[in-house]
Amino acid sequence: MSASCATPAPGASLPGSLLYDAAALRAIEAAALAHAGEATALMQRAGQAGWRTLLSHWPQARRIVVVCGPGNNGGDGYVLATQALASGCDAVVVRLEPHAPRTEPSRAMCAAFEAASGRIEAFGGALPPADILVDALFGIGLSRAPDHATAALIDAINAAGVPVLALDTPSGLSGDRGSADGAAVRATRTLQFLAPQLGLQTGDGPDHAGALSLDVLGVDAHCFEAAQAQARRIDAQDLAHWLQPRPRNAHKGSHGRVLCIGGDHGTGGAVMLAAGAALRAGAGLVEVATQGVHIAPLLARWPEAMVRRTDNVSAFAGALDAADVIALGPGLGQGSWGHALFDETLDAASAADTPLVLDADALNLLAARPRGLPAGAVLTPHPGEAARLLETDTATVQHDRPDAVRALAARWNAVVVLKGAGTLVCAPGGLPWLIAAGNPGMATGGMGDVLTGVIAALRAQGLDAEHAAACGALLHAVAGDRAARTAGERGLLPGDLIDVLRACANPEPHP
Ligand SMILES: NC(=O)C1=CN([C@@H]2O[C@H](COP(=O)(O)OP(=O)(O)OC[C@H]3O[C@@H](n4cnc5c(N)ncnc54)[C@H](OP(=O)(O)O)[C@@H]3O)[C@@H](O)[C@H]2O)[C@@H](O)CC1
Ligand SMILES: Nc1ncnc2c1ncn2[C@@H]1O[C@H](COP(=O)(O)OP(=O)(O)O)[C@@H](O)[C@H]1O
Ligand SMILES: [K+]
Repeated sequence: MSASCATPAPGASLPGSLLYDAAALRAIEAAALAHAGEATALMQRAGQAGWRTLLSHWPQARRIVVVCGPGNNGGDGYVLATQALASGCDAVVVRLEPHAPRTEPSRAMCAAFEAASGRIEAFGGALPPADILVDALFGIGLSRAPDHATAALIDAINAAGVPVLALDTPSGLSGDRGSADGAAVRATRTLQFLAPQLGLQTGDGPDHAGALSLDVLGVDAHCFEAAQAQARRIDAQDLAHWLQPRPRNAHKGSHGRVLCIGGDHGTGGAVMLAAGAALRAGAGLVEVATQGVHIAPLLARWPEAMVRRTDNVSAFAGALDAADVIALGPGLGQGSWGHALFDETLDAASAADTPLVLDADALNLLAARPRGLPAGAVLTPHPGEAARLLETDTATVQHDRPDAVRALAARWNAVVVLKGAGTLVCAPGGLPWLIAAGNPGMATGGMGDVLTGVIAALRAQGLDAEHAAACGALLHAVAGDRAARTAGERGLLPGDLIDVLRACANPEPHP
């Protein structure tokens, strides 16, 4: 295997930007306060930033209802409401009886709002008429699931049928984990303060946060040094970091040989999709080991592939030896054929240290019969497969996706791609990558097989396991977005992704 994609040298600058959790935001806040004074000053800036965001996205709004909670998130809301009054808008604060301000700065901001003749209404089951709602109920201080009365208020916000601007966090959602333990606001837009939160971009986060804005509240850059990042976010712009133009004198041997293994009776399409994706993502040679019955249709679709029948496991030993990367799992099944291929392939890859990409039933077989993996293996579980690999249930995985991906990487000593909205990629002990691309049109059978082929192809082209997985998950998601742009998300097929992979795999180099 020789390099045709770029693995960054150790210490080289990485693409993307950092994402944080509540503890990190508290550390940034503490550094900012130590440096530049009062909590009320930051709160003023937060509320003013909220007002500017509201004006720039909803300039016609006149009736503004701000739902304030008991902490400093509520304080931001009082500042915004005061600004709205000063601009001649009709601004009302709504709150639950027990949610009178409890912190010093939020009490001060509430008093300023009342001094400006601001009106505060107790929530009695219905919200006043509004052009826009501002959610200033809870931010990073959310400490438990909302109780019955709070859930009724959140439900009223979600049912109002007007845009919702959330301040810092959509109330009820964990900005750390990307899940909610009970009722949670579904915002049209969320204005984050100081630094972006990981939980707004994975799992249930995007559905609750809506569009994202950020205001750093004028805090000095050095204050961010105190904060520990939770993930590195990459989007379509970052593909060029890895997918650089090929050397002019490249030859097919420069781009590696991928062996795709899978396709038991009834699931031959899966390995066909993986092979097609590997070809379109730039592998030099793609070989497929599958059931004999699938060979003719596979060659009709992909004459560029080399194909071996695997009715007899020893028949493909030569292909195992020749492969630079082995993708095992698409359509493999868990019958005797799949079992035999799984054992044979893992033995051969372990003996020769061949890079592996394991997906689908290869992951289920691994979970059922745990064994060590050769160094640099990549696992691509969806949340259900991830649950089996962690001996837990899918809800537990989705409750804390960042924790799950870190635990999987540590448990299997492998690079793990935890698929789904806000896909996370993590190497053992590493900082997870957050893939900021992809769409729900991709929730269609066979999409994961395409991802397997893409990652195997990038690995074959010289990226190390972590970077092949991160870049591969990004390329796959960007292709999903590009394919969805032509005719929408519903009805998107894995083949549509393969059709646009080439266009996405050759990004314009950064100037
Ligand atoms: N970081 C910064 O630099 C800046 C931060 N700023 C703002 O401050 C926000 C953080 O403020 P915060 O710490 O006061 O927490 P916040 O989110 O208002 O909630 C805590 C209150 O809610 C309560 N409570 C919690 N869960 C509850 C539940 N389920 N049901 C009912 N009650 C519940 C909790 O009660 P307790 O748990 O103590 O009983 C407590 O009273 C941050 O998100 C940002 O908007 C900006 O002003 C400036 C810059
Ligand atoms: N809501 C979503 N948003 C973004 N990407 C998604 C979403 N749903 C699914 N995907 C992506 O589509 C692919 C589905 O893979 P998988 O669940 O393994 O499907 P299959 O097993 O049917 O091939 C994954 O790459 C996943 O990240
Ligand atoms: K909020």
